[in-house]
Amino acid sequence: MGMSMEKVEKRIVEFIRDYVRSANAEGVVLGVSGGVDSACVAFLCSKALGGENVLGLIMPEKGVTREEDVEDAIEVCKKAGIKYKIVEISDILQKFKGISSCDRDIALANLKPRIRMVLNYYYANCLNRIVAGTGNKSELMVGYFTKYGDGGCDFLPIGDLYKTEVFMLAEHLGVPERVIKKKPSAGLWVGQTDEDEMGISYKVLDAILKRIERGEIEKAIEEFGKDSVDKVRDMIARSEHKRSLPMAVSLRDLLD
Ligand SMILES: Nc1ncnc2c1ncn2[C@@H]1O[C@H](COP(=O)(O)OP(=O)(O)OC[C@H]2O[C@@H]([n+]3cccc(C(=O)O)c3)[C@H](O)[C@@H]2O)[C@@H](O)[C@H]1O
Ligand SMILES: Nc1ncnc2c1ncn2[C@@H]1O[C@H](COP(=O)(O)OP(=O)(O)OP(=O)(O)O)[C@@H](O)[C@H]1O
Ligand SMILES: [Mg+2]
Repeated sequence: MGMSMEKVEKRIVEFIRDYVRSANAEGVVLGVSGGVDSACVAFLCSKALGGENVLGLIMPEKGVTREEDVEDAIEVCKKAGIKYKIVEISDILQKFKGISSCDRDIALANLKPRIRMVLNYYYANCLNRIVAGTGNKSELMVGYFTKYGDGGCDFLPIGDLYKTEVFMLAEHLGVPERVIKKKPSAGLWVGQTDEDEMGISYKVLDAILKRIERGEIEKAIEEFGKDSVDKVRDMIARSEHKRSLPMAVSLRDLLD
């Protein structure tokens, strides 16, 4: 596994370098949360572009983002050797809340990644840079991200790695142990964890997703049961709209 992570690192670093160059950009911007996904992307971008060309935005929310996560995010940026800025999002969030009341908690929760996305692009535009996404293959396949929130980015360095593989890469890259050890969380409300919200562990989710990707549905059902496999297939189907461009009705046959 050591050897394969070496190769994975090399492939991703080359991808980042080539992609940023082909975009005529002078570097990248990314949100750094203190979680393992953004830590890996920060380390990889730094290796590819040099730390001075990578800006990590640490965007905590008062009362929701844990102090420990902010400390970890700072440590990640320092260890990766990238520049960073801390931008509090609570005031911006308050402004939105003032516009209209909404009793659906998820609407307010999704505002947070969307505000972070706007800030990433503001800095990217200012600096002639592009936005590095931190989505992994597990999240992308089941749609566990906010559409045009953390889903809003220009390229996906770890988008072909399942979450369980992201952990292996993190070990290989030397991401701080505390970041690797903590439970994955979107951090949208106090106490949120990915596995509780999705109702499945990443270990099982990734094993099922790998079977589905290879078309081995029967094997997946044998190993994990029909209910779990149906649940995952349903998550994939229901989130198709997040992975494709907005659909337009075709009219060319009427007009050309
Ligand atoms: N069939 C369809 N065709 C086209 N568009 C469709 C659609 N169905 C819904 N939509 C649109 O999509 C919206 C729903 O999607 P969205 O707004 O994303 O909202 P939704 O998928 O309900 O929520 C986002 C989920 O991602 C999780 N998350 C968010 C951020 C970060 C992380 C993390 O792991 O760090 C996880 C979050 O905890 C929550 O479970 C609808 O309001 C509608 O606008
Ligand atoms: N407080 C924050 N400051 C800056 N960026 C954030 C913050 N919270 C979330 N983000 C951005 O949203 C992305 C999606 O969050 P997600 O939780 O999936 O990844 P992670 O926090 O890096 O890793 P983990 O899933 O292990 O928590 C993060 O990688 C980061 O880019
Ligand atoms: Mg997180």
